[in-house]
Amino acid sequence: MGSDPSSQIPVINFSLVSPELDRGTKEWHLLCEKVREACESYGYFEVVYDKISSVLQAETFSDLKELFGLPLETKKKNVNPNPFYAYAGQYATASLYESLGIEDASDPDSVRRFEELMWPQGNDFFSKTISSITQQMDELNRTTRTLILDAYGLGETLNSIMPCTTLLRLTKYKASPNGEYMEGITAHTDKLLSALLCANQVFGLEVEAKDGQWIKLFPSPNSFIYMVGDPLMAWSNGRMHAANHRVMMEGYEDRYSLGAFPAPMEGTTIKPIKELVDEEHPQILEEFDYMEFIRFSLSKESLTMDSARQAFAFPGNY
Ligand SMILES: O=C(O)CCC(=O)C(=O)O
Ligand SMILES: [Fe+2]
Repeated sequence: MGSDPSSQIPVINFSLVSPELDRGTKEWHLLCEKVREACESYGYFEVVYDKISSVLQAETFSDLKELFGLPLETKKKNVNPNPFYAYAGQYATASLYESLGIEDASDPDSVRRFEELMWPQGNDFFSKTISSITQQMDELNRTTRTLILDAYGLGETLNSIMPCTTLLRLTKYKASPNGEYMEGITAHTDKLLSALLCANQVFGLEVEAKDGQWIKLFPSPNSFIYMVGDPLMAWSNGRMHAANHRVMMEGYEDRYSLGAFPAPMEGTTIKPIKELVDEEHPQILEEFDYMEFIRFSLSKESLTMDSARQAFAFPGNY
């Protein structure tokens, strides 16, 4: 790895493989290795994936623009006992940031309910577009999960890392005043299993490399960013790295992003998988309850802590 920051972004092309047709081939194994190496050494990678059309992406971002243009009191109807799934915004410390969440977005009825909440008069186009892009991002998430399982030789016995539903998070970052370089979302690791992100072509996502350097990402229009979250890091017994990342805004254009996050189901216990614990790799974390960890990550104690340390500082893991 050179000192050129752009060389620190693994780019992996998924356009040419499908798990149904190619599992077991040499190309598939090569891809497994690339994904494993990226998740372990970096904690993120750019996925080139041309199966999600640019038209669908453009329609999605036009939906997002319309959504965030709704009155604040309407957007605030997006409530959920889990704060990660609800409307968030109007923060004094993150004045550019606003987001909404759709729980279990793989189910078209959930998207429909969200539509009815936001547009009581209806917005059929929104539900159709959002359901369609969610299904396609789900497929990409499933492919990545299969590659990860196969990379560790677990694909024969497991078809899931842990039970999850898809949280879709829709985010707007306002352009900063005078276009200055300004924080859109503070540095954090994701508390969901993993993240699959795409944005309109307004850049701003930065990742922290293991040497502490912040690297700006400039994904191509048919790329997505995959990030390892804390639960996946814990499941892999720390072999995979959950990287801190943030959004920094600069320039005069608003940024819209969409994230499909596999969210562990309530009641899930996060624990290292036994196949990845051995003499060379002793268990690094005790098992923990997912929802308790989420509550801990939002506590006063956690908020002053490096986000990547939270899983290690969680009671039972000192
Ligand atoms: O907007 C982005 O590109 C990143 C969003 C993010 O990191 C998050 O929602 O956890
Ligand atoms: Fe994130």
